[in-house]
Parts: sequence; C-alpha cells; structure tokens
Amino acid sequence: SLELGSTTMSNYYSVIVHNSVQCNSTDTGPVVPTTSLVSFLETVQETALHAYGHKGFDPKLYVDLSLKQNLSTTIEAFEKLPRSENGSVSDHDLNGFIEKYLNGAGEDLVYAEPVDFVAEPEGFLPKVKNPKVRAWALEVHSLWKNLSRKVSGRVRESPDFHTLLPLKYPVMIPGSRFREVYYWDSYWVIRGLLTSEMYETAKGIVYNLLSLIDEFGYVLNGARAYYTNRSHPPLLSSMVLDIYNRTGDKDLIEKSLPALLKEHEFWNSGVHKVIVQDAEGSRHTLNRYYALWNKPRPESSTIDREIASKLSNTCEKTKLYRELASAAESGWDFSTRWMRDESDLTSLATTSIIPVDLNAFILKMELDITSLAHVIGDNKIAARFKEASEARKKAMNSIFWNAEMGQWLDYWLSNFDASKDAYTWNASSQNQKLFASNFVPLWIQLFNSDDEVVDEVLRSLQNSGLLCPAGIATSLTNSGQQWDFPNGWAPLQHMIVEGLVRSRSEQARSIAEDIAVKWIRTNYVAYKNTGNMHEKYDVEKCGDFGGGGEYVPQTGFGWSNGVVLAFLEEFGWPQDLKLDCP
Ligand SMILES: OC[C@H]1O[C@H](O[C@H]2O[C@H](CO)[C@@H](O)[C@H](O)[C@H]2O)[C@H](O)[C@@H](O)[C@@H]1O
Repeated sequence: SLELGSTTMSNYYSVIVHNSVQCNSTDTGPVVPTTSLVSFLETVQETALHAYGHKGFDPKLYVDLSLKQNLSTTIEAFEKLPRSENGSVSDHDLNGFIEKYLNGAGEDLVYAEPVDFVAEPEGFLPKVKNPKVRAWALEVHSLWKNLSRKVSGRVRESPDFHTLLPLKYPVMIPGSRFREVYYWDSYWVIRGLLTSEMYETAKGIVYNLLSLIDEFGYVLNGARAYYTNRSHPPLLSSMVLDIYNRTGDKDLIEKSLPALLKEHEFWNSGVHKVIVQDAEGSRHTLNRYYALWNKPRPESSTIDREIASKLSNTCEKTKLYRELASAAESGWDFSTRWMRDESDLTSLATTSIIPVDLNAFILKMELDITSLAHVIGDNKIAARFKEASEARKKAMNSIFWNAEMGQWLDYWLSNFDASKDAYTWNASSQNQKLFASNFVPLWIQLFNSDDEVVDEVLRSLQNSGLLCPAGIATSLTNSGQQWDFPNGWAPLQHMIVEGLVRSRSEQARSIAEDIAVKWIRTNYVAYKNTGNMHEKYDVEKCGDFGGGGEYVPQTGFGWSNGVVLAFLEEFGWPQDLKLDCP
C-alpha cells in the first residue's frame, strides 16, 4: 500500500533528490501508514520524556508496551490525565496510567525452550582443542537459551493490543532492548545455530521471515508494527542456502523460492532502483536504501524530533526523517557513511547513495536464487537469475570499483539526466572514504574466486588502517556514531574474514585467521570481564566493548554469539594458543 501522493515519481526525484540545497516542496514519496496503536504509544513516549527526563530514557521502551484494554478506552483515560499549563503530566500520574492500562515491554514475547538445544551437541567444534576455549564456546552456545522467545498467547488473541507481530515460530532475539527478531541479525544468528546443530530453530526463523514477505511484500527491519515501513540488509537467500547446505532440506527451498523472487522484485523496483550510465555509455541498474516513511522513527521519535529541531522548515524535516529511516534500513544507523557533513546528523543523505554492500547482498541473492532453483530443477528461474547476477557484477565493476584504491566505493548520486531517466557516472562521485563495507563484495564468490581481485583487495585492506588490534574498524572517522570508528561489528568481521577464507590465496587465509583470533579474544575477554556478549566492540583495545550512537551499549547478543561460533568452527583453536588479550 504505497501512497505516492499527487507528485509523480520522476517529479519527486527532481524536486527532492536532486535539490539538496533548496527544499521547496514537501516530501510526497512513498509512505506505508502506521497503526493507531503505534501513534498513540509515540504520544506516551513524548509525554514520558517530559515526565521522567532524559537521564536513562529509552524511547523504544514505550512503543514496545501493549494494551490491557482496547485503544479507545486507553486513549480516553490518557487524555483525562491532569496536565500542567505546558501540557505535561507528572511522573506520578504517568506511572499510575502506565501501571493500570499498559503491559510491560517484553511481556508479549515469552521464553521458549528451543526444541533442538542440547548442552553439548555431538561432534561440536571438533577443531577446538584448547579446553578453556571449548568451555567458553559451550557457554556461548548455551546463550541461545537466553535469547529464545515465542509470541505470547495474548498477542495471538488480540493482535491489535500489541506492536509485536504474531510470528508463528520461536525466534532468537538480539538481546536487551532488542526484544524482537531483526532481519539482518538473523543471518549471523543462524550461522551460529548451524554450528550449534539447532536446525529446527534456524528453519523456524526463516519461516517467520518468509511469512513477513507474504504479508508485507518484503522482510521488515524487525517484527514490530513500527518497522513495517522499511526492510533491512537483505540476507534471506543466504539463510536459506546455508541451512539447505547443512540439512539438504529441499522442502525449505520449495517453500522459500516464491518469497525470494518477491523480495528480489521489491528491491529491484520503485524507489529502491536506480539507473546509472557509465563512462562508456552502458546503463546499469543498481539499488539503494529508501524507507517508505517520512516521519520520526516511532521507536526513536523523541530523538528524531530533537535532531530535526535544528532545521527550520517542514520540507527539510520531512526529508531528514526519510533519511534517518533509510539509514535504519541499511543497518548502519548511524554512520558518517551516509552524511554529507561528518559532524552534522541533519546532513544525512542515505537515499542519495548507492551502497556497495546492499548491491553485494543483492548480487548474492541472485546467485543464491540461481543455485536454489537448480537444486529443485527450475532451470528457467536459474537462467534468469544467472543473467541478472552477471549484469550486476558488471554494474558493480563499472560504478563501484576503484582500481587505484583496490576497493569498491559507495556512489553519491548526482548528474541526473531526465532525458535518459538515468544518472551519469563520474569518478568524483565515488566516495573515497574508508569503510569496512568497501570490502564486503569479497564475501561474494564471483569476486573471491578472482585471484587478481583478491590480491589487490588484500593489499588494499592491509594498507587501509581498518585492521586494528581487536578487529576490523567500521570506518576511520571517530564521529560518536555507532557505525564508525572505533567500533567493530560482528557482521563486518565475518563477511570480510569469510571472503578471504573462500579465496584461493594462502596469504588471505592467514590474514583472515589473524582477524578471527583477535575478534574471538576480544569477545572472550569482554565476556569474562562483564559476564556478557556485546552488540559491538571497541577495536582499538582488546577486551573493550563499543559505544556511541543513540542508545546505551546492548548485550546478549545474537550476531556476536553467532560469529564467534562460526569462527571457531572455521579455524578451530589449537591447544597451545592463548585466549587472553596479548
Ligand atoms: O532503536 C534504534 C535502531 O535500532 C536498531 O538498529 C540497531 O540494532 C539492530 C539490532 O541489533 C541492528 O540490526 C542495527 O544494525 C543496529 O544499528 C534497528 O534496526 C533500527 O531500525 C532502529 O531505528
């Protein structure tokens, strides 16, 4: 249900996207409407900020609350709360209201004993010889029990009372404030579950995500009503392929393929699709992040309003809200990668960038669909997607590849030629700043099987400054945003390490192993010091977890657990190698 408003798509692009200085027309791009419950909880969130103050305030908590009675009765009671002259409610009255009318955040997902969890799976991590590492790996494996949840019966009985979406199968949540399943996180969770031999749990997660495609046409950022306006880095085909490779379950492929085709269409149509004409005059289709939303993100509404308050007019604010939500769609919320001015979040321009990693993920989707279609004998689909993958590889080489740097670079959209309905490529629009995402294409077989490319990229990675004492940095800019220096994130370590390992280069494998050892050590030492696995780590210092961004550092943590298990499976750990920080 896209509402395009009165402006046509091409008008929309010329007024908003090409006009970054003047903003003289309200954003009328596609918007997926939110629910009345989400809007009401946003009002509670705003009221709570005034009542309780900024200290320790987490706006997401309020949109995760659920109703005890129907919405109109609840709104009526809320409106009757005594208010001061400036409209604020006292903390005492708000506490009373919340207690009486709302259930706590997290009560809608209840603990689910994973059906396939055993304390020590048979043949678990055979290459891990060191007893201390084995013991810790078993502890990390046991964390699946902490993160396993299923939707409570109450959500199924009255879905309108909850922002949680009623998924059929149990899920693994990332942890802490992230109380619901997340799209791209699930890929690394599944990688860990495969190491833990928890195949049924892994398949259940995939079936849940497939059901979101059935209902919404794409996989949502997360399984909440306030995430319906955007997707997340698309890795569903990778989940299906990896599970199939372990289990040989063809039924999973039969059930997934139609949804994967629908997801491919979502990314390759409408606002997510961009055409660029290269220096030789060839036209290439690539994709960008573009949230179907132009208001504050409900889970961070108070924060987004505050950021936007620096802007003077509604047009600029509306545009910024779309850029914030689109950055959330990218999974990199937030980063200087999407900012025109590194010190100013209001300069976010996510939709004006063609991202390297998104296109690598879609290339992988095309290759995965080709393989999956072959397995079930659908040669027509296999041929169609092989062709699509070849076209995308060419596009990535033309638009992103920078031979001097030996990296693929994000591309800033400029020079729109309306007569060709395409952007005209120019070298200066490649973003030459260093981001770990510049190396993500190496994860894709079409690139890591090319010895010459591997050599160049490896040299470039070694000279990049991104390889730090405790892992790969997200960028070289210390901006205070969480997807920047000095934070290192499990997904980025994993994709780059796995890309290096899958190449035929001995040197690449040895560098990959070195990164993995550093990453495992920092995860271990932080775990021993704090008792937790963390969402992100500080790559400057072994044993330190990361920080920055709009919420306090989170623990749990789905993708970090998954990557540690996957690394230990790949590399093992010799008897005599130290696990502590050097
Ligand atoms: O609440 C703020 C934002 O939180 C999420 O983003 C971060 O956590 C996710 C779950 O681990 C992760 O997938 C993402 O990469 C992180 O930046 C959420 O995905 C955002 O949509 C949300 O606005």
